[in-house]
Amino acid sequence: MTSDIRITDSTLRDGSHAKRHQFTVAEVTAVVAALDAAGVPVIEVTHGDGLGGSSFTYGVSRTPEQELIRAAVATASRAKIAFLMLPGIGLFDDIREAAANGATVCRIASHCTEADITEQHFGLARELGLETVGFLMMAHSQPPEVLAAQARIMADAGCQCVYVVDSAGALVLDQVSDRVAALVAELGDDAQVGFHGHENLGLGVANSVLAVRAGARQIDGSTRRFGAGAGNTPVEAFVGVCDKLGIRTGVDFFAIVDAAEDVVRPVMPDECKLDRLALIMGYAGVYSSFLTHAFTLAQRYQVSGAEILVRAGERRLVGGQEDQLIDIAIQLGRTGQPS
Ligand SMILES: C[C@H](O)CC(=O)C(=O)O
Ligand SMILES: [Mn+2]
Repeated sequence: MTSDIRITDSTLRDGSHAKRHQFTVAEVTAVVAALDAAGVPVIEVTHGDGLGGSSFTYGVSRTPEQELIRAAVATASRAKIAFLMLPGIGLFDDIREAAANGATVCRIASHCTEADITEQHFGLARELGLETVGFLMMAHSQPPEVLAAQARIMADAGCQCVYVVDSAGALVLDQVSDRVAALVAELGDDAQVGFHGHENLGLGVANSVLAVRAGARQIDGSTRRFGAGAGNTPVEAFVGVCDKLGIRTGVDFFAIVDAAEDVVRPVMPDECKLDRLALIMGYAGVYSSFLTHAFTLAQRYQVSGAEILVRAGERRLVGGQEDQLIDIAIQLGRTGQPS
């Protein structure tokens, strides 16, 4: 079936944050089999913070991610297997190993004003024959024209699709369209544009539809919303909405609904909830993967998780600054902030 857009399912990468990086080979195999059977064209598998993310700072993986990638590649009959990497966390050799293990889509992420740190990584990925995707993270924090200029840097380095990444789930409707449209205008035929949403203000599906209408050709989601914060755009709901709008995704609605309920939900420690902490993240523009860290630190230092996130928003922390959350929690503890 011809598709108008291509969906990438991030359950086994963004969901890794919500699972504190504890995926097993059996779980990855089951999820990949179900998503592949439903017609999901691309499935992302990596530690939540990308290749090399397994560490004290970001959370130690239960299973080496390259083993999970090998299991995913062995299981998928149609879907491409993608991986994420953040320069500074993963290494060039991690990309080479993922490619040798059969992954074919390389997604390189940077904070949305730092695209220049991705240039060599895109070069290597293209040399290895990988398809390339770029992530401009925390895209709510910059206006459309800044993002477009950063997208140009990625495209010139060999990136074939640049994503507007709403890491904080903070973008609201037209703010998505404006950003996507600016990238489409800048990149023309040089690269596609994608959108990666989070549900922290409950707008993942609506924002993704507006991204498509503004010209995005690749959309991320997670089945059962299994992702950081309140989770990602739920793939099953997005597919249903696309069916009704006449946007072809190539994914079977009933099969992905079954996969969400019967296969993905059982591997989730809990539903991804639109609760106080998640809403604060969307409202204050906080990186979604800080949620589990804030939760743990709130318990350890007997302070308010909500207050940690509000302070993180005030400090405009970006991915990679997880250690500053500890500093915030300690300071809140010293000033006697109630938990
Ligand atoms: C490393 C991050 O989790 C990437 C991502 O999914 C986002 O910024 O959102
Ligand atoms: Mn994400």
